[in-house]
Amino acid sequence: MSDPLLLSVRNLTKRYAVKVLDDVSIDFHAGEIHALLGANGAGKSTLCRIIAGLTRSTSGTMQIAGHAFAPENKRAAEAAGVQIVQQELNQIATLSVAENIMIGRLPARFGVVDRGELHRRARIALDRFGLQEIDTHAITGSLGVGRQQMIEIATALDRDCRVLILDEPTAALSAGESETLFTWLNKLRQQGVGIIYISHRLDEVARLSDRITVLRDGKFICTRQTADVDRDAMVDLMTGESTENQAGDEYVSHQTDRVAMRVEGMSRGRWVRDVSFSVNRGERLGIAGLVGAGRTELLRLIFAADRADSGAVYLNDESTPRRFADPSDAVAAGLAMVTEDRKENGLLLSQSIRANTTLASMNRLFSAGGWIRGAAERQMADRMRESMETRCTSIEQTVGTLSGGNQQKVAVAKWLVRDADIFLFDEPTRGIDVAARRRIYRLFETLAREEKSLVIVSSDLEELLETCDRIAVMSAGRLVASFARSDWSTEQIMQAAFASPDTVAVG
Ligand SMILES: Nc1ncnc2c1ncn2[C@@H]1O[C@H](COP(=O)(O)OP(=O)(O)OP(=O)(O)O)[C@@H](O)[C@H]1O
Repeated sequence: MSDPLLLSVRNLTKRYAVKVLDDVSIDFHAGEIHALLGANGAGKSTLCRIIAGLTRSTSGTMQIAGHAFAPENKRAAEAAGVQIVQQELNQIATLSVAENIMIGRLPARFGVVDRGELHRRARIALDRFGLQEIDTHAITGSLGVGRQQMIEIATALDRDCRVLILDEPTAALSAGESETLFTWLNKLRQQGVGIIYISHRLDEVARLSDRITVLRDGKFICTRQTADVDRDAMVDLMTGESTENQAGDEYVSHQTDRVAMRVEGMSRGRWVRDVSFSVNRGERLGIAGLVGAGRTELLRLIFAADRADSGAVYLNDESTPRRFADPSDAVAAGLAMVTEDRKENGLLLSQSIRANTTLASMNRLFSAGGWIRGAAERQMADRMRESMETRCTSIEQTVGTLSGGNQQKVAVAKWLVRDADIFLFDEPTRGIDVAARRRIYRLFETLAREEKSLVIVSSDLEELLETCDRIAVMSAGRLVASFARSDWSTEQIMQAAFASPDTVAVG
């Protein structure tokens, strides 16, 4: 590689209760996209947080362009040319889009913020990234997760940088948005920016990156040219095991002909428009579609997390619709929902894995006297930790200190331990590594075998094709097509997702 050395890290070690980075040394070059690979909890984010000045290493050194680099905080790292886009959204939900983009750089005239200039400059940052439709006056928190992520990336790209760190940037992006991002990354690479890229989507890594570095259990395993490593080899390096004996599980149907839930005429504004479908017992129903197609909103309406304009949910063969005033009614009726944004909706970050896992099942854990049955609670949490292989010191570890993927495992576990009949999953494996994903698919299968019904929203079409009995497609708020496993094809599903809802017949 002829590109000059840009950033070197030497013997970095980071210790919390245990060592989470252990003597790691890596060279990053200018003008390269360097992917960091590793299972959930391998230490990828921690390494990046040290480079970005968000945390300090316990020992070890770094250099940027030959100069010693030991940032005290994010501002110091930015001054040296390092920008980071983290896994979780870090914008201030109550501020406008323009304020978030320009935070720390607010243009002022005579000591007062120049609003016109603020919006003008934010507009340029968004337009540059193809985000013409986002209003700079909009309140950031009112936009979808995908949009917020795009704004965060646009903000980082708008600041001059030599090193750009992206921690799972595409997890919440649609295919189109991801393509825009890749175009930009290629441009930045040509301009000599060094890009550090974390993703669990190996096809993306293969396509985009020049080199990969693999971390396992906090240790450096190897750096390779991406072109020299195929997908299976990447997984082997990450897990330290051979994939040869880990072929995917055979698909088995557990679908019965008894209806578990019927949704009729569900509507809310322009987001969800007259959606009707049913799901049987033992069925795994996938919902495909582009980001913004209304899939998350549909689940939220069924779960009564938002109020529908019209529409009804019927359970089993009942002819009277259920009226859920809020999610607690839905839970009482046997529904469970795993939400997309674990930080906002799913987890209590300051509480332990144990408390979070059993949170939704508390009624089952109370003894006659009203005390929580501690032993049963611990047992339940321990069982889930084992089956999901959550990487932690113990079930008493605070969820906020787990790696992103491991937090997601707890969010999924919390609902899996509940004795629900109908599970609504919104992007259940977002940020989860390849091996853990397999285990979650197996848990889906177990649930279906127990005649539970699953509705799975996922942007990862491969995931739906692998796990589901049927795939319904949403586009612009409408349910536009539905395909049984026996007659689906990727092309048909993609076509339906991209088609205008008025031109496609429901299959
Ligand atoms: N503040 C903290 N206190 C204790 N442990 C922590 C803290 N922050 C991180 N860890 C631990 O460090 C380890 C590495 O976490 P890190 O977030 O770097 O993993 P990762 O490779 O980015 O994983 P993922 O793919 O899930 O994002 C994890 O086991 C995590 O629990």
